[in-house]
Amino acid sequence: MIRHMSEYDVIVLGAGPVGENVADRVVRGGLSAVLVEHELVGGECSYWACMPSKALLRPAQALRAARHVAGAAQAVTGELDVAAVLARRDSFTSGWKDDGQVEWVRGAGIDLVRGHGRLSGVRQVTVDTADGTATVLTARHAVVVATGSDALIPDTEGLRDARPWTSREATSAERVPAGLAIIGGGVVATEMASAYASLGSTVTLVARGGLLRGMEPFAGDLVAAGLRDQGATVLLDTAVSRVTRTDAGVEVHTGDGTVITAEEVLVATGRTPRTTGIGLETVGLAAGEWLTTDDTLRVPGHDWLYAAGDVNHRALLTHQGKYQARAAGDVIVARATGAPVADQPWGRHVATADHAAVPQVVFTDPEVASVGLTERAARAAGHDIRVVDYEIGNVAGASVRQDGYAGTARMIVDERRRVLLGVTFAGPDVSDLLQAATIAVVGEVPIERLWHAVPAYPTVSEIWLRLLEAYGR
Ligand SMILES: Cc1cc2nc3c(=O)[nH]c(=O)nc-3n(C[C@H](O)[C@H](O)[C@H](O)COP(=O)(O)OP(=O)(O)OC[C@H]3O[C@@H](n4cnc5c(N)ncnc54)[C@H](O)[C@@H]3O)c2cc1C
Ligand SMILES: NC(=O)c1ccc[n+]([C@@H]2O[C@H](COP(=O)([O-])OP(=O)(O)OC[C@H]3O[C@@H](n4cnc5c(N)ncnc54)[C@H](O)[C@@H]3O)[C@@H](O)[C@H]2O)c1
Repeated sequence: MIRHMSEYDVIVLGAGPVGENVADRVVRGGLSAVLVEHELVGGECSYWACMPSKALLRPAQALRAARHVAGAAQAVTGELDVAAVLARRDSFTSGWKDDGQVEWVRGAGIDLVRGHGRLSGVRQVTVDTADGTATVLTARHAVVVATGSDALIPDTEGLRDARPWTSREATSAERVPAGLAIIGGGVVATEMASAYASLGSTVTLVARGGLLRGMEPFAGDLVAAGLRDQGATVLLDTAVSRVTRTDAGVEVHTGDGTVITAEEVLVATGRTPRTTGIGLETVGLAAGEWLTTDDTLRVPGHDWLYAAGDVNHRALLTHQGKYQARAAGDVIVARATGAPVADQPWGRHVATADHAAVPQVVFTDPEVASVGLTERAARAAGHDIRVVDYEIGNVAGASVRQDGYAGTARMIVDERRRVLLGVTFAGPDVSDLLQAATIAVVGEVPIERLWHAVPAYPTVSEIWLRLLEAYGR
C-alpha cells in the first residue's frame, strides 16, 4: 500500500557517515534533502566499525605505552579492566541507539524516512517500512546511493555453517571469548587480533599471505612482531581449508593440516557492496556490484545518480567517503543551480585525492600510518622514484616518548618533480604524524621547500628532518 508520496531536491539512500554528509552539503547549498535509513542513523562506522573498534583498542595501547616508560612502568601494577573497557566502548556506540544522530539530522534541516529504500525508476526511491506500507520519494535533481558495504564471507568449506563472527560481532561483543581464531591479514584482522589479545583472548590469526599487503612490507612485519609480543599466534602464508563448529566452539583447519580450536572464529576477508535489493536493475544497472563513478561521484550514463562512500569502492574509509560526500553534495547543488562546476583535478567538485593521497591509519601496536603510493605501487605506475627509509627510534623525540622505541618511516620521492608520492610510518603513536605527510603529498610540496618546514625539537616529527637529511640536499 502506498502511504505517502513526497518530492525533494535530493534523495540520499543510506544514512551512514557518507550519506549524512552528502545531505548536509545539499541543505547547506540551499536544496532540500531526505535521508533514507533502514537500520541506525550513523551507519557502520558509528556502531560496528571505526568507533567501537578504536574504543576496544585504546585502553590497552595506553597501558602498553606506560609500561614502556621507566618510572611510569613501576606505577602500572594491575591488568586491563575488561568490563570497564567494554563499558567505555558502549558509551561510544550510545548503546547502539541513534537518538543523538537523529537529533543532528533534524537540526541540520534534513528529513529522515526510516525503512528499506530501493530505486523504483529514474529519480525515484520507494521506501518499504516495517508496517508494510511504502513511501514513494521523487528527486527533482539527484539520488545518491550511500548504502555502504557488508563483511564478505568467502566460500570456505563449512565457514558459513560455523556461524562466524564478522566485524559486527567483534566490535559489539559483550564478553571476550577464551579463544578467537581470525581469518584474514588485513586491517580488521590485525586490529581485532590486537584488541582481543589485549583483552585476554587466546588469538590465532591465519593469513593466506602476509599482513597488510597493500602497504609497505615493513609495516606488516612490524605489526606481526607486535601481535606476537601481545601473545597472539600469527600464521602467515597459510590457507584455511575448512571450518567446523563443535560443541566446544570452532575448529579451523589449515592447508598444512594444522587444526586451530577456539571459542569463536572471526572472518575478516574484505567487504561486499550493499547493492542487492536496492532496485538498481530498475534503471539498467547490475545488482550486487560496486557502483562505478566518475570523479564527481556520478554514475556514468545516469546524470541524476551518484554513489559515494564504501559502495563505490574508491577507498573504503570513513574520512575518504566523507570527502567524497562533500564533493558530491556540492556538485549536485552546482549542477542544480547552474553554478560553475569545478571538475578539474583538485577542483572543489571532484574527489581527486582518492587516486593520489588516501590517508589510512591501522590502530595496531605499533600503529601504521600511510598516505599515497607505496614503493611497489609507484614503480608499477612507472614513476622514477627514490625510496628513503629512516628508523624512527633514532629521533630524539621518539626515544623520550618510549624506551626502546622501534619503528620505520619511508618516503617515496618522485625524482623528476622532486615531490613526495607517498609516506609510511610504522611505530608507536605515529598516527598523528600522518596529516603532515598528507599535506606534503596533496600540496606537492617541493623537497626544497620541505626543508623550511622545521619540526619542533624534541618531537617525533623530527623524523621529517631525518628523512630529508637521508635524501640529501
Ligand atoms: C571493523 C571496522 C573498522 C573500521 N575502522 C575504520 C577506521 O578506523 N577509520 C576509517 O576511516 N574507516 C574505518 N572503517 C571503514 C568504515 O567503517 C567505512 O568506510 C564507513 O562506514 C563507510 O561509510 P558509508 O556511509 O559509505 O557506509 P555505512 O557506514 O555502511 O553506512 C551505510 C548506511 O546505509 C544504510 N543502508 C544500506 N542499504 C540501505 C537501504 N536499502 N535502505 C536504507 N538504508 C540502507 C545502512 O543501514 C547504513 O546505515 C572500518 C570498517 C570496519 C569493518
Ligand atoms: N583503521 C582503519 O582505517 C580501518 C580498520 C578496519 C577496516 N577498515 C576498512 O575496512 C575494509 C575491510 O577491512 P578488511 O580487513 O576486512 O579487508 P582488507 O581488504 O583490509 O583485508 C582482507 C584480508 O583478507 C584476506 N582474504 C581475502 N579473501 C580471502 C579468502 N578467501 N581466504 C582467506 N583470506 C582472504 C586478504 O588476503 C586480506 O589479508 C578495508 O578496506 C579498510 O579500509 C579500515
